[in-house]
Amino acid sequence: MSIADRVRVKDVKVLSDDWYLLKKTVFEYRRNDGEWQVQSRETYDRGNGATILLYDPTRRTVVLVKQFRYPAFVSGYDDFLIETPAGLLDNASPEERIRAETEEETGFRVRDVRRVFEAFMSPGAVTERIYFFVGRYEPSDRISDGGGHEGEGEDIEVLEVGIDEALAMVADGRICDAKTIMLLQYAALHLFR
Ligand SMILES: Nc1nc2c(ncn2[C@@H]2O[C@H](COP(=O)(O)OP(=O)(O)O[C@H]3O[C@H](CO)[C@@H](O)[C@H](O)[C@@H]3O)[C@@H](O)[C@H]2O)c(=O)[nH]1
Ligand SMILES: [Mg+2]
Repeated sequence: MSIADRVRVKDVKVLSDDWYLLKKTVFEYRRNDGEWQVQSRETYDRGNGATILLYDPTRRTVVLVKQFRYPAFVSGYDDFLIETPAGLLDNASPEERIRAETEEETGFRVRDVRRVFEAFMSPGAVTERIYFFVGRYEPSDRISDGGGHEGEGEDIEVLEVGIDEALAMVADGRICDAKTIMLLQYAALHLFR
C-alpha cells in the first residue's frame, strides 16, 4: 500500500505565486486507526537543491561560503551565514547543478563529485529536498574568484578553513546552517581521519 491511498486532496489554493510558490491544501488523511480526518497544510515550494563539501584531505581543509541571508536576519541572526556552496536545481540534475553552482560561487572547478545522501530540510512546511555531495579539490583547481551573480544580489565571500577549525565553529555556533553542519559531521566521520 502506498501513502497515496491514504490521502484525498479536496482543495488547493495558491496563496502566493511570485518568486516561489505557496499553496494551502485541504485534504483527507486516513489515520492509523482507519478514520479519515480533514487536515489543512500550507506548502512552500522552491524546488529542490544541491550542496557540496569541497575538501582537501592532504591539507585538511574545506571550502565554505559566507553571505547575507535575509530570512536568517529577520529571524534575529545579525551576521553573515557560513555555508557549503549550494543552489536550487532549476530543472537541471543535482550533479550538473552542483558543478555549475560550485564554480559560480567559489571559483573552484570540481573534479569528481560523490552523492552522499539527500534530505528534506524542513518537511513540515517546505517541499525542498537537498542532494548532498562531497568532492576533493586542490588549490590549483581555482579558476576564478567565484562570488556568485552580482545581478541576482549575490555577494559571496569564499573561505578556506581547516577541518578542525570548521568543527570548532559548529561547536561554538559560528556555523549554524543545517546543510553545512551535516556535511562537516559527515567529513569528520568519513573523510578526515
Ligand atoms: N528577486 C528574488 N530573488 C530571490 C528570491 N529568493 C531567492 N532569490 C535569489 O535566487 C537565487 C538563488 O540562488 P541559489 O544559489 O540557486 O540558491 P541559494 O539561495 O543559495 O539556495 C541554496 O541554499 C539554500 C539554503 O541552504 C537552500 O534552501 C537551497 O535549496 C539551495 O541549496 C539567489 O540569487 C537569490 O538571491 C526572492 O524572493 N526574490
Ligand atoms: Mg547559492
